[in-house]
Amino acid sequence: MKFAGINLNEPRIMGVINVSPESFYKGSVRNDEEKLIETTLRMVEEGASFIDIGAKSTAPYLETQIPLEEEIRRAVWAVKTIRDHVDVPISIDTTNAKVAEEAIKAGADIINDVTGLKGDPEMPKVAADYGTPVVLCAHGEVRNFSDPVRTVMDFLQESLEIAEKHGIEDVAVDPAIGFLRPEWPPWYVWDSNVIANLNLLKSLGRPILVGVSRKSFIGAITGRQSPSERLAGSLSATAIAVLKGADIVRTHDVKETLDTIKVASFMGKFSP
Ligand SMILES: Nc1nc2c(c(=O)[nH]1)N=C(COP(=O)(O)OP(=O)(O)O)CN2
Ligand SMILES: Nc1ccc(C(=O)O)cc1
Repeated sequence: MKFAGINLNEPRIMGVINVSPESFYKGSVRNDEEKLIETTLRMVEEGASFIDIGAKSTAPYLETQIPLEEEIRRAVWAVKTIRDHVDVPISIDTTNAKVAEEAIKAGADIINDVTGLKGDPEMPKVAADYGTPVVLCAHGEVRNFSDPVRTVMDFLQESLEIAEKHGIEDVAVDPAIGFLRPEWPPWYVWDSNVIANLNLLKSLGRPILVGVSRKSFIGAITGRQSPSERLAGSLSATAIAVLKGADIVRTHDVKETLDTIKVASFMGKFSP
């Protein structure tokens, strides 16, 4: 299986860089040209197969509204700044079709849409027009007491149908860890349940991308208030996600995550 030209015969890493000061993990933010290039080069050297650029936080528990022009400015600046320094595919983490289009024109290769093509009605058209691969996150209205993995699969199936209708074939599916928050079960139970049953997503027949890095469910389980203290917990969740079939792991910590996925996938060969 491949995604955006990258062979997924072993689990791969997507390194995250945010050019959005409001992002939940301040250690992920770069807003100076030299540091942005340095971090990109380091992530690729450490083993990232993709670089994901975020120009606006999507954290559901933060105040993240910024003007569209500002998101476009940040996204275009970041993509242009790093494009000629690395060969790996660059994805743009946005829910807005205009941002996606401008980032693609600046050199981005993948649209990472946390609304799974359901947020901006123009997004499927942009992806189709430019022939851009898309990361589809599970997105929708979550009902209380619903089954986490079944709900994620239903949401993803809807996104796959939108993609198919528009002739978008190169897609990866993502269970949207941290985004789906019913009143019950609590989100950290939801997220843990989804990761523990990630293997069920295999039936969708698409590469599975997962982002657990330093997220609040790790904070809730470990009692680590600050995202800066959540690396060990994130690596533990990463190992389980890989054992359960994750093909791409989206992370702020490339080096540590690479060792984690190597060990988890090596051991996975010996279990049914
Ligand atoms: N496909 C995908 N995209 C994502 C995911 C994720 O799990 N999957 N998590 C995010 C949260 O991490 P980030 O560091 O970008 O946080 P921010 O939204 O506060 O910038 C943002 N984007
Ligand atoms: N964009 C997101 C950022 C952070 C989290 C989380 O901490 O759960 C979820 C989504």
